[in-house]
Amino acid sequence: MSYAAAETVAQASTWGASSLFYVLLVPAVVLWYAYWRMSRRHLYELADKIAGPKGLPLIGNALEFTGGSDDIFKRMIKRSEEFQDSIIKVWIGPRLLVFLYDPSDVELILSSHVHIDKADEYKFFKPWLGDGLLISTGQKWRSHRKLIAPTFHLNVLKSFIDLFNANSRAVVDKLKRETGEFDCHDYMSECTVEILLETAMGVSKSTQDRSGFEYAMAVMKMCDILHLRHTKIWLRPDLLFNFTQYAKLQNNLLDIIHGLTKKVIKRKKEEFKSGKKLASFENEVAEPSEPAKHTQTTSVEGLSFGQSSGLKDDLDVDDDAAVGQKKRLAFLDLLLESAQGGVVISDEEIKEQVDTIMFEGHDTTAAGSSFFLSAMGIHQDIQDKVVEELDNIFGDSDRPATFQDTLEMKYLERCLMETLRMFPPVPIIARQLKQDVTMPSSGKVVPSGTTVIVATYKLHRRADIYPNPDKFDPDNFLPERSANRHYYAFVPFSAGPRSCVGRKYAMLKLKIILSTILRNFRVHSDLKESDFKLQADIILKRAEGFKVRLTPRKRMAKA
Ligand code: HEM
Repeated sequence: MSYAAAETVAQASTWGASSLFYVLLVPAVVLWYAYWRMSRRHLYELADKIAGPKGLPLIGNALEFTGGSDDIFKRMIKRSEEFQDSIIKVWIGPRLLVFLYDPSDVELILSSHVHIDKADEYKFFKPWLGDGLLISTGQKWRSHRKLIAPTFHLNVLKSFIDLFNANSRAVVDKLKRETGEFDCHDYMSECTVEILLETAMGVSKSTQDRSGFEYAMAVMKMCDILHLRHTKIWLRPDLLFNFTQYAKLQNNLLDIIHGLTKKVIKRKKEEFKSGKKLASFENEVAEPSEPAKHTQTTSVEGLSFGQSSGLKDDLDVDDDAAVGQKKRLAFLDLLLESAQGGVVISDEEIKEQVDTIMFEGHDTTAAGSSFFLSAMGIHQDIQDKVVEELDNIFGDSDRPATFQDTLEMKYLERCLMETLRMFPPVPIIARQLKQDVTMPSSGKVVPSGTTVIVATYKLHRRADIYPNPDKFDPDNFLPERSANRHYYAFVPFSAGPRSCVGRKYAMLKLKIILSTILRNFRVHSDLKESDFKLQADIILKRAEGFKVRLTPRKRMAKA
């Protein structure tokens, strides 16, 4: 046989083999797909009864999530308005997402001890937060939550007041540099990282460097990447993601983020080994002049530290006296002490929890305080009232705020609540259903395997609950207005067993930072809320930055 003929025979047999392969592959894929659809029949049947935008075969509604973060946010809100129901479905490829924004449905999910598993979408946090409190589940979550929640007990928090004041004054000093329009989020972000390092982590100011700022910026970029992975289906599988430029960027960012947490833990461990006293703050807790009745509630009647006072969680347990000194240790001190012997918590688990608290504790409060300042800048009449209240509390004095002062900041607190209503820093909370659940609002059944999403942003803007919901109105939180409201109609810190562990910490810290800023500056804004370009890169933000202007007030606090 000639060479050409031999080649032809070889080619023919290769073609033959490959066409046989395709002939077998096509029916195999069809069969597998038919089986897969059959095995999910129950899911499809129940999903069909839930309203939602029409999707395309295979990719579902994935194309709705194209474009920039602010475009996606705007589109999602607009699309949701096309439906009367307060339960809406969306398909991202094969994943069924169901959005809830009726308080009774939200209560069913958030108050449950069964539906506590975080949605699959949280897995993208893993390289960053490991199995920390935010994403862990089962026994691990339960035991770590029990360990960590008491470190945010009010008695521990009161001992942080001096540090909250010192850092608030430091940020006021830095803000004096700004003469024109600027983005206040950068300042709020750096300030909240530094406060966390000093309070929860016990790292003194003298040993801190610029790593706090670098850390804050790295967290912001990490959130961008996570958001991309949530919304772009092609970035979801690790196999594809690892080949993109984002994977490289993520590794660099994680080096910065983990670099700081490792440094913090190392330094604390050295102190711990050298026998340095743990930060129990035992004798600094009480303010002598403070009436005991104030220890459990804040000033806005019907609300307690950012949630309806009708709701109780493990942060409201007043068991301090019973458990003694151990429960009054600050966060990292308690973890290191518990790690002795390695039974309660391992070194790796400490790192995961430190990363979790550093993230959850800073970006949320930075966004909350930046939205608050933006709102003050827009509503000069409301700012007048806050300033009048502060002047009544502090008079001419530039003294630091006490815990008692924070209880008297009733109007400021109402403004803070209104900010968290209109701009909840965590705009959605997602859970994975492991069983079918009938929603009380409509009787519709959400199938097992669904990602249910509590759409806090939408819930907080329901016109039947908050008349004129797009108007910034602190009077929404007057006692007579909140008295008959559903407890789960306001959940900026989530609620129930997986509520935010830093709720009280955040409220106290925010009141001190924001009152200190407003005692020193008048805030101005050239934009209105309707001009905001909102984006939800995990945390709700303004895409254009939190642009404000400051002018000094006459009464200046001592730096
Ligand atoms: C305005 C400030 C804050 C807001 C609006 C906020 C909101 C939330 C929300 C909505 C959740 C539930 C998230 C989910 O289930 O996906 C949560 C969880 C959590 N937050 Fe916050 N948070 C704030 C501040 C803080 C602070 C200051 C800390 C710590 C110092 C903190 C630590 C945590 C932790 C550890 C969790 C997970 C709790 C668990 O699953 O058991 N947060 N937060």
